[in-house]
Amino acid sequence: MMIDKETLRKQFRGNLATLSDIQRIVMMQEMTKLVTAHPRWQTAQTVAVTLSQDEELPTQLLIHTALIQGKRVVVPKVAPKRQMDFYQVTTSTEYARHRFGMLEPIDAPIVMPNEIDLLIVPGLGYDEAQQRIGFGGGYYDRYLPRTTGYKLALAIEQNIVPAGTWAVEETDVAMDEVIVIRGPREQTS
Ligand SMILES: Nc1nc2c(c(=O)[nH]1)N(C=O)[C@@H](CNc1ccc(C(=O)N[C@@H](CCC(=O)O)C(=O)O)cc1)CN2
Ligand SMILES: Nc1ncnc2c1ncn2[C@@H]1O[C@H](COP(=O)(O)OP(=O)(O)OP(=O)(O)O)[C@@H](O)[C@H]1O
Repeated sequence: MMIDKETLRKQFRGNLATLSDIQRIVMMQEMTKLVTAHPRWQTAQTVAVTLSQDEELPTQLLIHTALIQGKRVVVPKVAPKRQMDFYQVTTSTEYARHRFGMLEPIDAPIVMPNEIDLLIVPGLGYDEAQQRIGFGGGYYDRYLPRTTGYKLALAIEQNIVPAGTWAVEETDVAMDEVIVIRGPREQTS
């Protein structure tokens, strides 16, 4: 049965919102372990990562690890017409809060799409054909066709559904890979 994207978006957001602070910390470590062990990470010189907020899976440790490993880290900043660009950040970058709540670098060097080797693409949920549902701005759908970087996404188990659960649009871009992040095992008794 097909479910509309808006319904799934709410469901996926709800699943992410129920994670506890402890679960988030464990997942942040798990994400960092899996991503930094990935061959695409190991060979990447430039990695694109978002500055996570609210219910998103936390990216801080991944960014920190990338900087320590000497990689060039770039983060998105939205531009007019639902476009976005990526800017290089360092430990001394200053940020301002966009009106939708995301932190964005104020005065950082822009990096071109073809310079990005790996993108950790944010999203709420995915299907088993690596299709993605994001926050609904279409920003990544517009950006991804401009880069040849590897498109890697991270998801909790509950937010991966069978292919065909929703109607994929012509402009939707599939991920190259979706890594499942497990939370800490729940005590059952
Ligand atoms: N942490 C993080 N940063 C990110 C993203 C993300 O998913 N996570 N993005 C991933 O794409 C981009 C921003 N995506 C956005 C997606 C939706 C809306 C949004 O809700 N817009 C409202 C209002 C639109 C308007 O006034 O024009 C809306 O659509 O109703 C804003 C930004 C870039 N930065
Ligand atoms: N390349 C594009 N050109 C024109 N419109 C687009 C393009 N990509 C997406 N859109 C439109 O943008 C809107 C939001 O797209 P969608 O629901 O796929 O966003 P999303 O992938 O969840 O969000 P995001 O990429 O910001 O995380 C839709 O109306 C979609 O048709």
